Amino acid sequence: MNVNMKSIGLTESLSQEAMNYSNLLVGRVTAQYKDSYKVVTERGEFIARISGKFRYQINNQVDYPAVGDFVMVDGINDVNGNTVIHHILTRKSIFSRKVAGSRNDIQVVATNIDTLFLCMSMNNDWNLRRMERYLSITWDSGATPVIILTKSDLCEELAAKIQELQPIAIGVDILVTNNLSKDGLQSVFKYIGTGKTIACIGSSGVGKSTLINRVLGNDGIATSETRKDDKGRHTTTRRELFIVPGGGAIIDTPGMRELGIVSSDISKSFADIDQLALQCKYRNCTHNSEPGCAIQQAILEGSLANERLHSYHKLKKEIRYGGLNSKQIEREKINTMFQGISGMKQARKMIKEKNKRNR
Ligand SMILES: Nc1nc2c(ncn2[C@@H]2O[C@H](COP(=O)(O)OP(=O)(O)OP(=O)(O)O)[C@@H](O)[C@H]2O)c(=O)[nH]1
Ligand SMILES: [Zn+2]
Repeated sequence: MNVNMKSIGLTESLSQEAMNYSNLLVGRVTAQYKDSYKVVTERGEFIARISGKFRYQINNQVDYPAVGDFVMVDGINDVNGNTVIHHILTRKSIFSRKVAGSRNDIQVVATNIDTLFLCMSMNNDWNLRRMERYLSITWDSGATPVIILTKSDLCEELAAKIQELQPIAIGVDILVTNNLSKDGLQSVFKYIGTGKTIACIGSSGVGKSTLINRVLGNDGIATSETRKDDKGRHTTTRRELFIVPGGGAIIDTPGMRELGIVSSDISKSFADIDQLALQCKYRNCTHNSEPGCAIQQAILEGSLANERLHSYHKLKKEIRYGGLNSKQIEREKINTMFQGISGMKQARKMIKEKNKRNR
């Protein structure tokens, strides 16, 4: 399978960065196994391992290649099939989570994503607090969130549900889909196309794999239906990037029962609360019981849900405890950004934006 790398997201600046390694070929990681990776290049698909030197330089989990990474490889003509990954090119977005059961281990779920489809089904998976988490993490990852409400055929109060969602999804597109009819899918195609990478996240069984199969026009991914084995839990056992026939790439992720937060951008996902807080009487108001608290006032008046304030507090606390992890990620972002001249520019831009945000 020969792949047009531009079509699956190789940008001008990545091509430039790749020129620093003139004897290597650029590829994209499409799947990850125990200690090898599937990589597509313009000359076909290969199973690759990382070089000894690369492994030696790795300090922590986030330094390893992940699905979605553009990497530099050689050895594709090796008769023994020893294709080797030597470098990861600058990541423009990193979507990561804390690994369940471990306090500090970060798992990079996928990288270089333009749009994250935050999937939630309109029947039994409905949970606004979870969506708030997804949104915070997405804003921080560098990708743009789009909310995909699935299984609309199983929901009778569509308008009411969307109304419920709107206050927590300011500025975010909300699409209503239904995998059983073609009409319900038209809206998602707007985000898919040449050069673009989508990743789908959401609880197990909401229909991510079914949606991707529809987009790809085949039944390539086993859904819980086609596998006929259980209740729809953990059907997708690994992350995988698929090439969309008309251009672009789409990444399936396993249903995550809990999305441990590594870092998240609360200032964006809870902009309404930050805005209100400016009107609190005391600058260091904790919004619990202080007099003149604009947030408590908004709750009294019914313009802000108490539960939303609760998740705001909860997320803030989690991030504080996970501070070390966000620093690790931050360091990773800066390291990779300083590779190559175009990387310098990006790093400068990022630091500027960061300062703006912290002001
Ligand atoms: N009624 C209805 N059922 C759907 C829809 N989309 C998917 N399903 C069914 O929901 C079940 C789960 O779908 P999957 O696509 O495997 O869900 P998933 O989100 O990929 O699940 P994991 O792989 O476990 O993360 C399957 O039986 C699908 O046929 C829909 O729009 N409406
Ligand atoms: Zn207050």
